[in-house]
Amino acid sequence: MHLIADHISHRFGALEVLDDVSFTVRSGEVVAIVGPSGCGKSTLLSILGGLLQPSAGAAEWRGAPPADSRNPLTFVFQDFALLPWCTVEENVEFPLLHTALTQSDRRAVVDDALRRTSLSDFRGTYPKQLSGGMRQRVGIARALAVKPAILLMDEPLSALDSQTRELLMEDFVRLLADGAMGAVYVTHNLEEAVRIADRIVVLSRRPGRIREVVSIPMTRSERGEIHARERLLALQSELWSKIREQAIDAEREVQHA
Ligand SMILES: Nc1ncnc2c1ncn2[C@@H]1O[C@H](COP(=O)(O)OP(=O)(O)OP(=O)(O)O)[C@@H](O)[C@H]1O
Repeated sequence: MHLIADHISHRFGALEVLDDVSFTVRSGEVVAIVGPSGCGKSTLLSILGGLLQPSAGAAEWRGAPPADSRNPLTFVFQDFALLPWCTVEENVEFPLLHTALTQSDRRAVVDDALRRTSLSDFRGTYPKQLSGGMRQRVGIARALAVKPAILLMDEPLSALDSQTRELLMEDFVRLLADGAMGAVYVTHNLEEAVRIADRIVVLSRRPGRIREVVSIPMTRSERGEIHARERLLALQSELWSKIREQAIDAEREVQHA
């Protein structure tokens, strides 16, 4: 299943936020979206996920999602969006409650999602008893439970400390390794973008237009090796040079707002 941004423009009242954004996320592909603060990254993700109707253009998918997918486009949120009064297991089961699955089918799906996120031993725990990293694992397990074709992730690691971010990045790399699931990954963090994405869409400052689409010429598993670090840093600084001036302008604009 491909996800297509087809000439998307959006405005909130008089505020022009996105201007003619087009790109395709191919099956199993990970596309990062980077750009200065306020350039419309989260707005674009909401449009891609069908939460927001664009002022012009469209987000659409082509091709069939996997047969067992219960929600082809599934969000993973920065603030985890867990139900505090439910256990880990109940949070993961939540999106399955109104499906046709029997209780034992649901149990099997939840078991699988918990296993893939190393949460099997925490099924009876409540979110407040967990660290931030573990809470985000629950958010990821809940997303996996609906068998998405494409994960839509808005700064999924930004609330976490750097070591936890590194560990969860390893989890993402593992979960995405078989190519069964793709992702759109919105981030400010260029290190995350070069580590996880196959391609990086660089947006201009608001109204966000595509400045460039950068392909990362290494597999994700190659990028995890120690000797790849220098090359990744070079890619990161190349990206930074593309957005630096506009990031400074966007920052000044926020300060004067
Ligand atoms: N519902 C809304 N109504 C009005 N304006 C909005 C709404 N949502 C976002 N905006 C504005 O649209 C612009 C783009 O916001 P958006 O959150 O998409 O940008 P972003 O690139 O994700 O920002 P950041 O990098 O700071 O997270 C901002 O100026 C924001 O204030």
